[in-house]
Parts: sequence; C-alpha cells; structure tokens
Amino acid sequence: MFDATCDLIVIGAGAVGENIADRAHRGGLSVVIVESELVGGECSYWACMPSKALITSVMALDAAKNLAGSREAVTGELDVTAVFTRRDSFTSNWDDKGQVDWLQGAGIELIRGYGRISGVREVTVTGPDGEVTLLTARHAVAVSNGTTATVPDIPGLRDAKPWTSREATSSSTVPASLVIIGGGVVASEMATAYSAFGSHVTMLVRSELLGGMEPFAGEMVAAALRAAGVTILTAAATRVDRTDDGLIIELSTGETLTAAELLVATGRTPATGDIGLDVIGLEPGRYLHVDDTMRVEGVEGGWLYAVGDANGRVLLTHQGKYQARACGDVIAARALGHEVHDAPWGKHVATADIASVPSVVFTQPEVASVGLTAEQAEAQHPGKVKVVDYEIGNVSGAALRADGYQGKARMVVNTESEVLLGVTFVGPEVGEMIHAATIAVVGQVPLNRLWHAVPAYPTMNEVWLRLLETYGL
Ligand SMILES: Cc1cc2nc3c(=O)[nH]c(=O)nc-3n(C[C@H](O)[C@H](O)[C@H](O)COP(=O)(O)OP(=O)(O)OC[C@H]3O[C@@H](n4cnc5c(N)ncnc54)[C@H](O)[C@@H]3O)c2cc1C
Ligand SMILES: NC(=O)c1ccc[n+]([C@@H]2O[C@H](COP(=O)([O-])OP(=O)(O)OC[C@H]3O[C@@H](n4cnc5c(N)ncnc54)[C@H](O)[C@@H]3O)[C@@H](O)[C@H]2O)c1
Repeated sequence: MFDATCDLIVIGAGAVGENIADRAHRGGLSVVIVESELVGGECSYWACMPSKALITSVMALDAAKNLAGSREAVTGELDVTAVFTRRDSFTSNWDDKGQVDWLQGAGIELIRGYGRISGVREVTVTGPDGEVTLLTARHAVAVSNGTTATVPDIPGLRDAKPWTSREATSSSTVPASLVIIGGGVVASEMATAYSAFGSHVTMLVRSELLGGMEPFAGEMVAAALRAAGVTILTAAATRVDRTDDGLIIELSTGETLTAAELLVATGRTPATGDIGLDVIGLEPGRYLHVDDTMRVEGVEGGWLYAVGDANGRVLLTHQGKYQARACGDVIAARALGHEVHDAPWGKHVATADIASVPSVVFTQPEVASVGLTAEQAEAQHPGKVKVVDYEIGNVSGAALRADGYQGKARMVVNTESEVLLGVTFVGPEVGEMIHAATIAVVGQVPLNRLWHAVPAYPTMNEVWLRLLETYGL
C-alpha cells in the first residue's frame, strides 16, 4: 500500500473537481485528485460537450433553411456521419490525455482509481489493477463525484439494457426508431438531435415538457418537436422487453410500442452510494447537504466539502464550477488562516445558486432562462410581481435572423424594488442573450437604470427595450 499526505484530497476529477483542485492549489495548498474514469468527467465525454456537438449542426442547418437565399443553397441532407465525427473530436475520442496534461501543468497530483472515505480526512483509493493507496489530508476532503443516470424501477427495464444519456451522446449509429422515457432537458435535447438524424422518435412524458421552467417554454419546444415528426405521448412505460427485433414497451394506456432503441432520461442519482459515507455517520446514496461555502453539514471538524452535482444544489456544469471556485478558495483561506468572506455574495459563497441560476436548453427553439419563473416569483413575493411578455419575432434583429422568427420573452419584475427576478427567452439563438439577463438579475439593476442600457440596432437584444416599454417605462 502506498501512503501519501497532502493538504486537500478531491474525489472526482470532473469539471468541478478540476476547478476545486486548481483554486486550492493556487491558494497555496498541495492537492491530490482521485478519478475512477476519465479526467474531465461526465460533461466532457458524455454530457454537455458531446450533446451540444450533436445539436449544433442541426441548428446551423435550420438557420440556413429559415432564410430565403440561404435556403436555396441547402440541397442535401444532414451528413450524420460527419456530425458524429465532429462530436468525437470534442470528446478527444474519449481520451483524457489533454486534461491529464493540464492537471500536471497546474501542479495537481492525479491518482487513478475509486476513492472511498475511510476515516477522518482519510481516503482509500482502489486503483484499476486493485492496488490500494491510502491518502490523508491535513485540511480537507472535497467530494465532487457527480451523479449517474437514474433508471426507474419499471419491470424489465434494467434487463433490457436501455440507453442512458451516456449511450445517446456517444452513439455513432442512428436507431431507426427511438422511444425516450422522460420530458426533461436530456429527453428534449436528444429528441431534437435524433429526430433530425432521421430516427422516428416517441417521447413518453408524465406531463408538459421541461417542467419547472415557464410553461410556454415546454409548450413551444413540444410544438417544434411535433412539427419535426416527434410523437409525444402522455403515458408511462409499465413493462419493457428487449428481443432480437428491438424493444417492446407496454404503456399505462394499454398500448404497446416497438422501437429499435430506448433512451431513459429520467433524472440523475447522486454517486454517493459507495464512497464510505457510512464510515463518518452520513447516509450513503443521498445528495450531500452543504452550507453556502460547500461544507457538508453535520460533519465534526468541518473537514468535508461537497461540490457540483454531488451536493444536488444545481445540476449544471457552470454552477458546479462556480461552487468549485468558492470552495477551493475557502478551503485554502481556512487552512492558511486567511479571512473568510462568507456573507451573501462574498467570494467564498455560492449565493447565485439560490438567487440567479442561468441555463440554456439546446433544443430548437432554444430555451434560455435565469432566476425565478412567474410562478416561483409569486410564491416568494406574493402580490409584488409583474410579468411582462413580448414576441421576440417583432424585433427587427430577430426578423432579420430568420424569416418568420418565432420566439417569446418574459421578464418577471419585483414591483416593490423594481428589479428583475427572472427572465426567460424561447426562440432560435436566444442562448447567447441570457448573460445580459444574468447580469441584470445578479446586479439587481433597477429598471430605470436598465432603461439606459441601450441595445444595439438591429440585434435581437432590442427585445430588452420592448420589454421595458411594455412594463411602462
Ligand atoms: C446529457 C447531459 C447533457 C448535459 N448538458 C449540460 C449543459 O449543456 N450545460 C450544463 O451546464 N450542464 C449540462 N449537464 C449537466 C452536467 O453534465 C453536470 O452538471 C456536470 O457534469 C457535473 O459536474 P461534476 O464535476 O459535479 O460531476 P461529473 O461530471 O459527473 O464528474 C464526476 C467525476 O467523478 C468521478 N468519480 C465518481 N465517483 C468516484 C470515486 N468514488 N472515486 C473517484 N472518482 C469518482 C467520475 O468518474 C467523474 O469523472 C448535462 C448532463 C447530461 C446528463
Ligand atoms: N442544456 C443543459 O444545461 C442540460 C442538458 C441536459 C441535462 N442537463 C442537466 O442534467 C440534469 C438531468 O437531466 P434529465 O433530463 O435527466 O432530468 P430532468 O430532471 O430535467 O428531467 C427528468 C424527466 O424525467 C421525468 N421522470 C422522472 N422520473 C420518471 C419516471 N419514473 N418515469 C417517467 N418519467 C420520469 C420527469 O418528469 C422529467 O420530465 C438536469 O437537471 C439538468 O440540470 C442540463
């Protein structure tokens, strides 16, 4: 057994773990990071990057088809093999050498293997060949080991070995027909991609698409998917069997579907089932509850942190990396006796997780949002909320971008303080517009000052002017 001591041990070298390690090392600590699969994690190889690489070509083709003049130049079909090849380049063909080199350059020690907490500030790593390494941290252990796809307990489903997001984002073949269980973000994005690749896609949903967002977002995405040939059924799978001819899916409605492939996109499960949480009195298999500095609650001595997907606060890479910057910095500050800035919006807390999370759903149309929906705002600020809607297609910049541009913008205003609580844009290419909204929400910019942020003409950002005019400015 090899023993090593360092200041900080990070379990999981996804985007989040890399950032914790980097910030803590820059802050003056020695750091060992443990990774059981590929350095770079889910986002780099089976989530954000490959899924977006698949969809971008679909969007570019749609953009060309939606403009007279360009439309006439589109004489062929999407080259799906070329799309897969381009996707493979974004995953470096599932080779993490580039990220390992980056870790080395940053001065962070990598131990390959599966890490388990085996005592106070102690992690035991089982390597790929069974070799065991005992790591001891002088100051802290950070868990950033992510989540795995949830596979619900539907009779026959596990035995049928369905696709999860991993297979959907890494496949180099297009099933002739694809049934997707779920109506969330993964389901909607993959339905967009695979229907464009020529698969006959059927989504099995419980209710509207993209639950938790403004209802018009799910409605517009559903309408576009239907127009693209996707069937959306409000039904549950009650039994699944894989046969030599594909999958047979029995539904709660009494119908039976057959499909070449089945994708399960029903959310995520924390990967905390087998990382030794029981050794320190925590319940395995659950998200680790943390304070705003990412310190796990209920651990004596406060040496354990959980960051990114592992704490379940927000399952998005950019928020996880934001938490990681705060966490890496605060671990270094606490270790070295420096001042800790843990008041809301301080350097060492992830306040934006609560107040203003931006996200973009890469469907066609895109959904870009930040902060609260109208319903959430009304629940938190009863009687003090005004909702302003505007058709983005009425803005010159949008009309120029696509013939017959269809899109909708909503801003949710606190009428007492006259600041924005939330913004949602739905439409082609709105993803790039959301950062202005994030700045306005985080900065709590008063509307009468936002009025002076004049959008350039003729860009789609002129929707801001129209929203403010509609509000009454
Ligand atoms: C299909 C899909 C598309 C997505 N698209 C987006 C997007 O466009 N934008 C966005 O912001 N978010 C997106 N997400 C969410 C995003 O992927 C996650 O929020 C992000 O990957 C979380 O990062 P993480 O570092 O916390 O965890 P992960 O990326 O899951 O990394 C955890 C790492 O820990 C390792 N590990 C696990 N257990 C151990 C152990 N015991 N010992 C050692 N190593 C261990 C794993 O191998 C992994 O490398 C998407 C998710 C999915 C499923
Ligand atoms: N563009 C992006 O930023 C992006 C893209 C993909 C994923 N993500 C992140 O990854 C996370 C996981 O995505 P996801 O789509 O798997 O989860 P999700 O929470 O977005 O959607 C889960 C869907 O599955 C349904 N569902 C849950 N249990 C079910 C069951 N037993 N039977 C049938 N349906 C069931 C839900 O009703 C919902 O429609 C998301 O929370 C999101 O934060 C982000």
